[in-house]
Order: sequence, then C-alpha cells, then structure tokens
Amino acid sequence: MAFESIPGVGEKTANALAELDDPETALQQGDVLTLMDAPGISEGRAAAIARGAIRQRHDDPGGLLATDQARDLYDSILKLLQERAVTTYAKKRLETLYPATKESRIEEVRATVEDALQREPTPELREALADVAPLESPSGLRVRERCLATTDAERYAAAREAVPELSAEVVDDGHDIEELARSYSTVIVLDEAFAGGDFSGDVRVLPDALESPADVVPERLLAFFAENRGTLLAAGRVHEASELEPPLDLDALTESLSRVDEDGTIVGDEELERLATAVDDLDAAVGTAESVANDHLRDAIKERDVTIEGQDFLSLVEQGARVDSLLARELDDAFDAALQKAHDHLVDSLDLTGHEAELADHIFGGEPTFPVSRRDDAVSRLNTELTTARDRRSAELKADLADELAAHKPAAEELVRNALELDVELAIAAFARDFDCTMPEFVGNAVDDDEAAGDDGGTDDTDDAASRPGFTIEGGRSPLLDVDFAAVEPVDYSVEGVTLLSGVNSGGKTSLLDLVGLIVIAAQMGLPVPADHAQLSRFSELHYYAKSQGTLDAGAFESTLQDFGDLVAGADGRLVLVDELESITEPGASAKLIAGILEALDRQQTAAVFVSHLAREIREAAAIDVAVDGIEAVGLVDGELEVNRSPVKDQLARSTPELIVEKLADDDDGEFYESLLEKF
Ligand SMILES: Nc1ncnc2c1ncn2[C@@H]1O[C@H](COP(=O)(O)OP(=O)(O)OP(=O)(O)O)[C@@H](O)[C@H]1O
Repeated sequence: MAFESIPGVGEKTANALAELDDPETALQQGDVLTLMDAPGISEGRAAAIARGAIRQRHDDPGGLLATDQARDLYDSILKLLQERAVTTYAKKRLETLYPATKESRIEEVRATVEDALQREPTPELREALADVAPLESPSGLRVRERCLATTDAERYAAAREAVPELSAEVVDDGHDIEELARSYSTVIVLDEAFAGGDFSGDVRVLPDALESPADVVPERLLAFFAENRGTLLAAGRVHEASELEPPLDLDALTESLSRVDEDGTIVGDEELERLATAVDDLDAAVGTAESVANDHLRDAIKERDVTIEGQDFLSLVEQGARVDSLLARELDDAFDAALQKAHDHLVDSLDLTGHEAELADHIFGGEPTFPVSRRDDAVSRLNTELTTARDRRSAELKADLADELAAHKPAAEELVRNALELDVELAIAAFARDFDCTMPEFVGNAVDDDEAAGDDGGTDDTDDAASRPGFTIEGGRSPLLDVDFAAVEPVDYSVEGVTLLSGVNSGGKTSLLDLVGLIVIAAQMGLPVPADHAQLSRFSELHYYAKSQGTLDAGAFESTLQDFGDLVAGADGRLVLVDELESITEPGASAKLIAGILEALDRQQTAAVFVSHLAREIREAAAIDVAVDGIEAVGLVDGELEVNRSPVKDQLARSTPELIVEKLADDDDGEFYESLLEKF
C-alpha cells in the first residue's frame, strides 16, 4: 500500500507506518491504538492518519466543514463526546469520527452507533475503564544470568539486535565458553560447531535461537504481562461489568498473572521462594549457627571442672599452648553437640533439603576448636548449589509461564482493545442519553455519490431526488446553549432551499443556526442528533458565517464579499448558514448585497438560512420571491419578551420595537403611538 497516497501522510510518516507489523489492517480499521506504535507517531497524529485512511477508503473528499465557524461547531461536538470518554485512547479514537460526505462512511459509523446505543455506561464500567490503557511494550529489560556466545562477528551483531536483553559475547573456542559458564548460569552457544561439546556448567548449543528470541528470553513476555498487568486486569473487569464476551478465560489469565510480579519475577512458587531465601540468608544463617555452636560450647566449658593429670600437663607445657587434644578428649561430646546444633540451625533456618543439608554438614567440622568457625570453602559450595538450583528453578518456571502466557497474548490484546473500543461506544451512548438524541434520517440527494443508495432506511437517497436540499428538525435542543440542557426549549424548524430567518432580539436565531449546524455535522459524522426527529439531505459543504462584531473596514468588507463570491460559484449540495450579515456595512447596502447573494444561491441546489433583521428590505430588493420565516414574541411579560423559539414558516416576525410600540398604543389613548405603529 502506498501510504503517501493517504491524505496528510508524507514520506517520514509513511516510513514510520511501514515499521508496523500490519499497517494496512490498522489503517483499514482506523486502529489508532496500533498506529500509535509506529515510531514518532503521537496519539493525535495517529488519529489524523486514521481519518485520512478512512477518507481514502471511502473515496470521501471530506471538506464538509468549510468555514471556521463550522469547524468550531465540530470541535464542540467532539468535546461533548470526549468529555464522556474515560480513556485517552477513546478520546483520540473519537477524533476518527469526522463529518463525511460519502454515504458509505456515514453508514459504516451508523452501524457501530446502533450497537453503541444499546450500551449502558454504568459507574462500575467507568471505574474499571479508568485503569485501562493501550498495552505497553517493555523496554530496557536486562537479563544477567544468561548470555549468548558465538565465534562469528555477523552472528554476534544479529544476536545483539534480536536479543538486546542478553549479553552477547564473541568467543574463540570451547575454553572461552567454559570461562563464560563460570560467570553466567546459562550460556547459549549460537554455533552448530559446538554441538555435542562436553562443557561443565549449563551450556546449550542452540543454532536457531535467534529465530525465536522469546524462547531464549522468556522474561520478555513475562515483562510484557507484568508491565500491563493493571490494564489487563482492568480490561477483564470491564468485560465482567458489561455484556462483552471476553476473548479468553479471565480466571485463567488472572491466575497466570498472579504468578509474576511487577518486575517480571516469578512469585508464588514455594520451592523457588525457599531457594531464593536460602541464597539471601545463607551468610547470616552461618553466622548465627556459629554463635549457636559457640554459646553451647562456652556453656559446656564453663560447667566443666577439668582435671589434668601431671603427665598431660607436662606434655601440654612441652607442646606450647595447644589445647586441641585436651579439648578433644575432655569436650568431645560437647563439641559434637555444638556442631550438631550449628548444623541443625542451618538446615532449619534455611530449610535445606537432602544434598544441601549434606553440604551444610561440611561447614562446621574437623578438629575441635573454640571458638568454632565456619569453613569458607564449604559455605561457598553450598552457596553455588543453592544459587544454581534457584536459577534453574526460576528459568523452568519462567519458560513454563511464558509458554502459557504466549498462548494468552493475542486474546489479551483483544481484551484490551475491546475494552478501549467499548469506551468509545459508551461515550457515544452517554452523549445520546444526556442530550435525548435520535438517529437522523437522510433524504433527498444533495450530494452526488457514484454509489447506489442503501435500502435500509438510513441514508435513503432515492426518495425524493428532485426536491431541493434541506432539513427538518422536530424537538431539537442544542447542548451548546448557555442554559442548562433541561431548560432548553425544543425547537421545530424545516427549510428547503433558500430562506431568510427574521425574529425578535434574543429570540434564539443564532442558537437555532448553531443547532442546525450541529445536527448536520453530527448526522454526517454518523452520530445520533439532539432532536426528537431529524431529516436532512447529505450536504457537500457547510458554510457557517457568524455575526460580524461590527461594521467592517473597506479591506475586510472586500474580502468578505469575495468569500461570498466564491460561495455562490461553488458546487451543489451545500448548506449555507449566515448570521446577520447586514452588520458588516450600512443597512441599505446590506439589504441589496444579501438579496443578490440569495438570488445566486437560489439558482443552485443549495440550502441556506440567512438570519437578518432586514428581512423586509431584502425581500423588496430581491428579484425572486424569498421565503421568510419568523421567530415571534408571543407577548411582553414584565418587560421581558415571551418567545416562541420555533420559527413560524412564511412569516416575517415583528421586531422588538414594533412589539413595544404596539403595547404602548394599546395602553394609551393618544394618537402618537398609533401613528408610530403605522410606520411599521
Ligand atoms: N431553545 C432555547 N431554549 C432556551 N433558551 C434559549 C433557546 N434559544 C435561545 N435561548 C436563550 O436566548 C438567548 C439568546 O439567544 P440568541 O443569541 O440565539 O438570540 P438571537 O435571536 O440570535 O438574538 P439577537 O437578535 O440579539 O442576535 C440565548 O443566550 C439563550 O439563553
């Protein structure tokens, strides 16, 4: 696959992607998690690449968000979704949802959303998800008790590359290998030539070792599971707390994980623990055993009255200070008992067995002496015996556990992936619940797709191909208003083609444009929308222009006009939302400009809503019959306008001043207010 053909992927990124095991599948599935594994690819970048790949797969030109205001609305929707996701992964994954213009992409997301809407985001699930993160590959692992050896420089380089966890050594001959075996518990020789060699120590000739590094370093897999233990267990809890079917036996995984600690060390094996403790405690135990023996001997000597015959005394004097023979004779039993006590202490405290106990026997012995002292060579022999046994036991257990975990690995990866993907679905489900959403219905044929229209009622393009693009919203409630969502009044609004929207001040015109834009963007992302019912065309571009902050200077005015020049020259199937364009210049000129833009848009297959306080003037200036809808005040209550937030079709709303003059005219018998009212 030519990665550089993906929108937004340059040579450097393409090279990074090529380093993944299976980048094609990751790109095809929009799998941000795997894409993030490519060197130098951040989560945000991975999401952008995934989006590009999705667009490419659907041959989707994208580009629905044609103005900054439209992009801001998209960002707001994304934020509402991301706030409802627990994991960073899901927050990034949600960014792969973009407003598409191709039916196939919208349908693809809608199919996932249908499932998502069945999900229930419970507190237990959110709690478990908090501990789930993408799996990490441990780095910097070093295994010190094993080494690789070869006579070949190339193989040496390959060994360093394939198994960085072990030391690799270049050797000349068997003698060098013997030397290594003295420093390492195990030496793995990579050269066939040494097969059948007679080495002392644990020397294994494994010419194929580099082909399956995991067998040579089972620690690699153990470290993977050890490092990801928290995530794996949490992903297991996510499955238990939801209706997700786990891809492996969770009890078996938990049991396997309980046998390795965070450092990748085997735990829970009594024999290994016995040997490890014995190695660690050997010195201290020998010291204590010495004291035990000496205490016993000291007490025995103190209690003893020694009678020395003259002859013995003479020979003692003649032989200098040697008392060994005397000790041997007089304290033979006590000496034996002291040694026995020392030995028993060693065997008991270190829990030594069979051959180890025999070796311990040699630590205290020989000619009677006081104080009793250890024989260092015997201590060293016991130490070697225990260390070798410990390492052998550990290596066996690691290999066994690694075998077991290797079988779990693909399913464990799926377990975590499922949990993370569930978080994405739960965020969508929470969005739908929090804002009382329903799935929108696509009608008409605003965008020309080459594809055949689907017949599942989702994006039914065959319905009304001749009709003009537009939308119908029933009971729409914007989650972006500055009031609590519960206090948002539902709005009904329907537009086909080009229309003006008039209305009282603060009647909710801007909020309505936001709602329309939001519903269109969310719908084309494949998401449910905050309305009781929504029907819309699939638009090619959304041009949303916010209200200008004041009259523009000549330069800004010129460039705004150029924007509209481009707009009216654009393709069919667009939705244009414009808020009070009149504020950019003086009212008389504005009305003429807007009238001209509306005429041009009316000639195209475009839907447009222009909010304006100059609806009457625009209509008068326009050569076509421009539709005008109105958000009306139903009355004035305590100086406050009471507003019907749903625009009335084909009705020019009376302005706030007109309403107030009318009220004064009603309240007052004078002619002044009546005459004012006639001016409207
Ligand atoms: N559907 C709604 N439900 C509840 N409150 C709303 C709704 N729509 C608008 N409002 C409230 O009315 C306020 C004014 O709305 P908005 O700015 O959309 O009015 P406008 O008609 O564009 O005003 P102006 O003519 O002054 O530009 C909002 O800030 C919001 O508090």
